[in-house]
Amino acid sequence: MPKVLISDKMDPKAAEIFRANGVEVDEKPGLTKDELKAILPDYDGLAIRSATKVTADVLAAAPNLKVIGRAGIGVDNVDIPAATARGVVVMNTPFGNSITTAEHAIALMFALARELPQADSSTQAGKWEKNRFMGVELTSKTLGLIGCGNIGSIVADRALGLRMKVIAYDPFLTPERALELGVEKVELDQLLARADFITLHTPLTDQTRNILSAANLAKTKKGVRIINCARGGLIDEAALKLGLEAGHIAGAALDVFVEEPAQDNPLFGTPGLVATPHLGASTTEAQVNVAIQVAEQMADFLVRGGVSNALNMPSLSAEEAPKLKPYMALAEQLGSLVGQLEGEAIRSVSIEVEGAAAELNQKPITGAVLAGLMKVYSDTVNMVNAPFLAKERGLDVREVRHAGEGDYHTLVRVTVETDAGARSVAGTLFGNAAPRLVDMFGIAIEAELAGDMIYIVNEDAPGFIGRLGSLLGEAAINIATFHLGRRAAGGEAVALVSVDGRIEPALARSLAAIPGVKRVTPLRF
Ligand SMILES: NC(=O)C1=CN([C@@H]2O[C@H](COP(=O)(O)OP(=O)(O)OC[C@H]3O[C@@H](n4cnc5c(N)ncnc54)[C@H](O)[C@@H]3O)[C@@H](O)[C@H]2O)C=CC1
Ligand SMILES: O=C(O)C(=O)COP(=O)(O)O
Repeated sequence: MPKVLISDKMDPKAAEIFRANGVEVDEKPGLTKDELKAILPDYDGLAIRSATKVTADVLAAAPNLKVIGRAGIGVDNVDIPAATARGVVVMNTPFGNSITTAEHAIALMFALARELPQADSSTQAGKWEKNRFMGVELTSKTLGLIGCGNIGSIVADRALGLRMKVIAYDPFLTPERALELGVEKVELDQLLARADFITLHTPLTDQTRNILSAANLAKTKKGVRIINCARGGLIDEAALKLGLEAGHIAGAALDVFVEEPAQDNPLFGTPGLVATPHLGASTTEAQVNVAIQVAEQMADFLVRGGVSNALNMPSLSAEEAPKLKPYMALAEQLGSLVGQLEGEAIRSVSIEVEGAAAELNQKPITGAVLAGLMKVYSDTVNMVNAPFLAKERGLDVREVRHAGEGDYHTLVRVTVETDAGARSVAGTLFGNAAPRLVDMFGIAIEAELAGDMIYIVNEDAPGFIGRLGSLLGEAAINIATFHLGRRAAGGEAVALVSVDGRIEPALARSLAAIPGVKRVTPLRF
């Protein structure tokens, strides 16, 4: 039974869903990094929010981990390249908390406009400072969105409802989408110069880090108010403090900080600052949404092989997964066969699907071929990291789809190119379920690729099988099945022999010494 650790505070619905899907689950929020590393080897899945930092060393301590599920949107607390290299799928829930977070941005905009938190503390302290708090109206003010994706668009919609003018800087926002949203697409400098309020809604990446740098803050309009419900790190905190102190920036409302939990942030106490402890996603509705979604997605993956909202792997629906399962086994076997036979020499690989296979999602088939093929170089390769490892090795990967049926109702063909030329193997599914090799380097053969096998190329001449049988017999190795194929009588023949035992190098050398034998390669599936 797969086992999942929930390492951040999550709605109880998540654990309920895991259990209902036959997944064992432990809930241990608030572990230190060392405590987390100590228990991670027991788990197949890790469900997190933003508090757990899944760094490369945490991943190194999790040899059985297959999936990380983020109950929320931002995944900057996960080292995705390290997860990918270890073959761990990383998924998030891209929409579950977006309305809630947009509402928090709007709430913070009001808080800044009317100094609500300051007025509240003053009033409850018995000061009744009616003349101290003079706010600004939102109507007709310009709101500048940095990032206009899911959350930014919802903020835009709400702000338009408040009769604000909305401008957006987002290099990936199309003019059509801007028109549809009713926002004006602008460059960053224009936004900085024109906005009365600026709100940030981008992920934290190398491109967005410090997007509100000291230099960019200096380009803002005097009296600007800034809201950040996206990520600490998007604003230079020291420069923001100086801007607030100098009175150039009238207010800043931050839900997120460079370092979290933020307990002694230098910004605290600065005039005009409003702070919340990363509450953007903290509503009952959003937490139920993301808990349900993350648990469903992770259980789908661990139990049925479905992949949704993964950041390092193509999607695979739970309906597709069972149909693709036998194809993935076939694809991995074909990849493994060519990998074991051609290994390091492979420069490019082409994966063709034909007949029924051509109607399926080809990406997982390709991933499985590559995973099988690269098992010779890496013990940890799987469908998740195989495409990345292939890229790293400079392997040229092509996918071809043939709509019609050939000799088989369904076929997967893998062709590899080496300096010696192109070589191709192909397989089908018997009864839509059982993988069978049907073509090996142009020779028709019918074999199940399983367990220990020997690949032999020899001159098709009488006496070979007898000698082979006696050598294996002397080594106490039983022949389970024997598959033969040949180009023409008396020409080159190939044999794939399934044996009940490992072929040691000395035995492989004796087999290679049989007259007429050109090649002997022990294989393992
Ligand atoms: N405070 C909180 O509790 C929460 C914070 N968040 C944060 O909000 C962020 C945004 O979430 P969504 O809108 O759902 O993501 P999204 O992916 O839908 O939108 C992000 C937008 O940023 C844009 N973008 C990317 N690079 C940019 C750049 N260099 N300059 C300007 N725009 C750029 C993208 O084109 C995209 O449109 C998340 O990445 C997460 O970090 C999300 C949920 C809750
Ligand atoms: O979804 C996101 O990106 C968030 O920042 C929400 O964070 P949280 O799950 O509340 O720790």
